[in-house]
Amino acid sequence: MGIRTGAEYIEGLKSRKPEVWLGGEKVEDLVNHPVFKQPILEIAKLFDLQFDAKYQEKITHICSETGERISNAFLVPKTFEDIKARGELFEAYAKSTFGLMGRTPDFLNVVLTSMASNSWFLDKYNPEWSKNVQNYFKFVRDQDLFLTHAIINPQNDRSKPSYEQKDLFTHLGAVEETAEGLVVRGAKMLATLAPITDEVIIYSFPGFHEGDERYALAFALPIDTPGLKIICREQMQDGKRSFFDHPLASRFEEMDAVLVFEDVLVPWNRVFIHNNVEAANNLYPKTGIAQQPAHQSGIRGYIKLAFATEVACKLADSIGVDGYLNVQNDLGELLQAVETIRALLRTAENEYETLPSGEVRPAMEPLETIRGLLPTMYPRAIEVIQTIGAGGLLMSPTEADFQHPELRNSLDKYYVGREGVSSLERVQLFKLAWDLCGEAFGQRALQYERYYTGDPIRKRAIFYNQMKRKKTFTMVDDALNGANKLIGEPI
Ligand SMILES: Cc1cc2nc3c(=O)[nH]c(=O)nc-3n(C[C@H](O)[C@H](O)[C@H](O)COP(=O)(O)OP(=O)(O)OC[C@H]3O[C@@H](n4cnc5c(N)ncnc54)[C@H](O)[C@@H]3O)c2cc1C
Ligand SMILES: Nc1c(O)cccc1C(=O)O
Repeated sequence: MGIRTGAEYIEGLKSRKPEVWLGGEKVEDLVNHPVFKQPILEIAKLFDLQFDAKYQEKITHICSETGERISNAFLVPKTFEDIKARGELFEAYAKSTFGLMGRTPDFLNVVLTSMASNSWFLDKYNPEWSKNVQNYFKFVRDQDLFLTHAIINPQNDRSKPSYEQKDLFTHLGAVEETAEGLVVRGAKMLATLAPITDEVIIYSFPGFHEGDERYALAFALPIDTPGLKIICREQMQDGKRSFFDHPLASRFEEMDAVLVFEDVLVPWNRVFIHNNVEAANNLYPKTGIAQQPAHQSGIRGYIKLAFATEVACKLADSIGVDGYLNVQNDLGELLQAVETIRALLRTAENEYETLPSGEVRPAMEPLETIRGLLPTMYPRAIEVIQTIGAGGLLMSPTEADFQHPELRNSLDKYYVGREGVSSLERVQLFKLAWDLCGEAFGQRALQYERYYTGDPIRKRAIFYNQMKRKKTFTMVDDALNGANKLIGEPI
């Protein structure tokens, strides 16, 4: 089959009925639900980009195995050009949502591609697992499916391992093995976009210890598998607020959910790891599922930071404050942050590494540095928008006010910006800024940037320890050796 259109993606959603809970109700008609309708259309636009003459050659390619046209997310990069071809896809998708939807189909399809092209590491534990991963990859590739994932245990008692939580199955664990497959019970978080995806893949960050065998799991299932509850957080927009009033929240609500598995059967051909702590801990280091997706999240984060920076610059210009030193200093800082991420992306792409298998991966250090910088750079951009917008962010009337004959003259007179900026233009810009820096929608987008790739504190510590192992730190020795020479002491 190969690439799907947006209409085919929507038809796929209509063909299933996952158990989705929102606001105390089971969602019956996802595609027309006010909270999900627009995000589904935004994802459908991404599928349609694959058929757009301007993008098709850039973001898709002909599969050498099937001869069908498939997304570049399923490309196992073998050359620098392949890495750039992947980058084209990530950038096209990120620009379509201004980087505000992080878990678009390309993200997990890259994760699965990396998992499959390196699944050989599973052979020593269970050759069936490697085969299952590869078969699943082909299934997702050839059907052009959209996955969600939940790799984190729900936030219960972080001081205790899973087997010491209040209940043995608070965290998702294996209950029993049957002839048909593995029965699993418990919860995982935080499955972003789960309600509007086709399938869910479960795995974990490394960190299992002896005693955790029950929780050392990796598998994939259709999102409407019986016994799987998808419990959504409170929505950030109700689908009734207009594009004028909430230009971002009304389009890009990226729903997050906790997945609860109530004795769900995972068929054996969908089990990738089970009851094996070493295999589960090796998943990340042996398959590159931290490195290849970091290219997607780096480009996406770059677009989102650049977008927030543009909003800050436009806001300052619209009210005539971008001539002041303090404002220029803040905006200069944001523009340099954007340039920093852009430079790190180019370094990662140019300094790629080639594996013995022939797979090439963008350099990890620059990508990991992006992961460490965005959690502080993006909140800083939001702070600058808040600082420049000041009270103006709370001045904004609504679309209905602009449409009311009794109010319109006052709004046109008292809400103008600097010379050449009409009241309508200024208010629309400030409402866009408020969606980004004030609304719950914008705060979730900020929290995403902080935590989408794990806990930045612990990831930075991991980075330090990895670099300490790799780096030589010889400059200090050279400097000290030089000092001894100066005082003529015999060495
Ligand atoms: C908007 C958003 C979208 C997300 N999307 C997804 C998704 O699609 N799929 C998915 O699987 N996950 C997703 N995540 C979850 C994300 O992976 C986690 O938020 C991240 O791994 C951090 O874990 P946590 O949130 O449980 O924080 P916790 O681990 O509970 O940390 C809470 C606080 O305690 C500290 N802390 C906790 N444990 C330790 C420790 N052992 N040592 C030191 N400090 C500690 C942390 O530093 C932090 O300050 C998403 C998160 C957000 C915010
Ligand atoms: N956060 C990640 C994820 O959700 C899937 C794969 C990789 C990562 C990561 O940041 O390493």
